[in-house]
Amino acid sequence: MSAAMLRPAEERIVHVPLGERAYDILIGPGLIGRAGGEFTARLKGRRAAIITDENVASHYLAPLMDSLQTDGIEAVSLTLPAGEKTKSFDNLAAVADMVLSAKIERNDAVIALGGGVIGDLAGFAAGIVRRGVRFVQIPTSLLAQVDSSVGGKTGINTRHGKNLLGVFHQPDLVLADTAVLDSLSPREFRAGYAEVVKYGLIDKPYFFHWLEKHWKQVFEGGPERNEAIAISCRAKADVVVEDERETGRRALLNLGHTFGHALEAATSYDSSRLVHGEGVAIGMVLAHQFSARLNLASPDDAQRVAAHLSEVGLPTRITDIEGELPPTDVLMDAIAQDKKVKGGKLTFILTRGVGQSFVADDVPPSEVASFLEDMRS
Ligand SMILES: O=C(O)C(=O)C[C@@H](O)[C@H](O)[C@H](O)COP(=O)(O)O
Repeated sequence: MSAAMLRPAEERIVHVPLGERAYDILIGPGLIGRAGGEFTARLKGRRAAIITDENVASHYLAPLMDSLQTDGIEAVSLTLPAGEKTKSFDNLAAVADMVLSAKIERNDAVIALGGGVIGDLAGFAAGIVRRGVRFVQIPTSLLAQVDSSVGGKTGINTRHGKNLLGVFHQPDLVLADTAVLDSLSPREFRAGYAEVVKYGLIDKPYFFHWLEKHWKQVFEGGPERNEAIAISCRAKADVVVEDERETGRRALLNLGHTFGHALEAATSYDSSRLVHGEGVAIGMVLAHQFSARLNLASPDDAQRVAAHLSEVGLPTRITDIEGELPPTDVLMDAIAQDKKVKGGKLTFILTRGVGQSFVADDVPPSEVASFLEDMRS
């Protein structure tokens, strides 16, 4: 019997039509236990190097290994510490070394079993080892399922900022096992939810409205959760297909990220103070407030966005971050390292209202600095 015939009714497939780099995102419960079947059905190689973290490994590494083994895939694994600090040069070297030691060939695969940190790091290694080996994403956080596992952005952080080294390397398959979401902490789930809200705020006002009404069911699980994940993956896939290498429209997916990344750098990637999704939540509110300050949007929209994010328990203000932050000029330095800077000019994702985001080139740094100064007092 084929893997497709064994699929549970609630499973969704989002296809990413990228020509010779096209792939499927499978969304549904139990996919880790069926990973071997999906792998053999879609990839030629019969060897895999699994990269994971300590938290995820204790729950899902053994079931994944079993499934691969049952389907005749020879797999080795490397378990790294959990957390944003794992996205480092040293760990990139460790992953590349392990993948080469395991003699992973171009048709074999690196498998990322974990959240965004593991996906970004393992994807970067997959993109550079032998100038590119196959890559399978098995995202285990909501954030990774709706965002980082899709679209091929990989990377590590440097002392200059977030994701400043990396390559575009599309996965060959994404297995989003929704059963694993039940074991996330409420904080981790909320952080991923910020990226779900982002798709509504970019260009889907009806989706934002739907989330305002149904967020409790999304948090509780059930059909609304799967629906929100599938809509998010579809939304991201559509943008990626239009602009795979972020020369234009893809920058919209960065809504909230310019401020968010600067805040993550300002808190030294200390997850006890701020995790990525929380930085994005604050960043999205700031983007709406900044747009209102520039008379591009109504302050009521910023208020509405802040009200929804805070209703689900996300931080919405810079002052919600615990502890001291560096001065505004240090935040501005981090913003100046943003990958969207062109000719030294800042590019921001601004908005004309809920679901009406746009890419704004040439935003005056002095306006941003004085806005940030006001927002932190
Ligand atoms: O895939 C994209 O494009 C995004 O911008 C999605 C973001 O949500 C994601 O966090 C991404 O990793 C940020 O990328 P960066 O280019 O700003 O480092």
